[in-house]
Amino acid sequence: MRIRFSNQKDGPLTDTATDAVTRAADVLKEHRESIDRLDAILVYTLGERFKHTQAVGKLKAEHALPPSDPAREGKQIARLEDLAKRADLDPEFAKKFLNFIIAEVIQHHKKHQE
Ligand SMILES: C=C(O[C@@H]1C=C(C(=O)O)C=C[C@H]1O)C(=O)O
Repeated sequence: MRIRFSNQKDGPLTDTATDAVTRAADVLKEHRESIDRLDAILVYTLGERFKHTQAVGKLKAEHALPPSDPAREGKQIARLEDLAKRADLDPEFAKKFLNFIIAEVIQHHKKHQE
């Protein structure tokens, strides 16, 4: 199916311009389909990760272990930065992203200990 850009005004476009716009709209649609698939993978992957971290939180609460483990986090950050470089992802972004997730996990672990 062919779509037009929503901000594309109807006007006296030449056939060539119309073809280019149609092709661009097709490419945009394909990219967005890929983005939607990858977003679903991210969400399911995060869901799985949180299942494991919740289990770790329970274990830590049962054995009176501290919610956070900075040594483990340091190793994960280093590993993720390396993976990010290989995956053509900004390592600083990867680091911020992992820190954001870990902060949420630690909050969950603190709740387990209340
Ligand atoms: C999950 C853990 O607890 C915390 C959360 C971590 C994470 O989300 O990866 C890593 C280290 C800990 O600060 C753990 O100790 O393994």
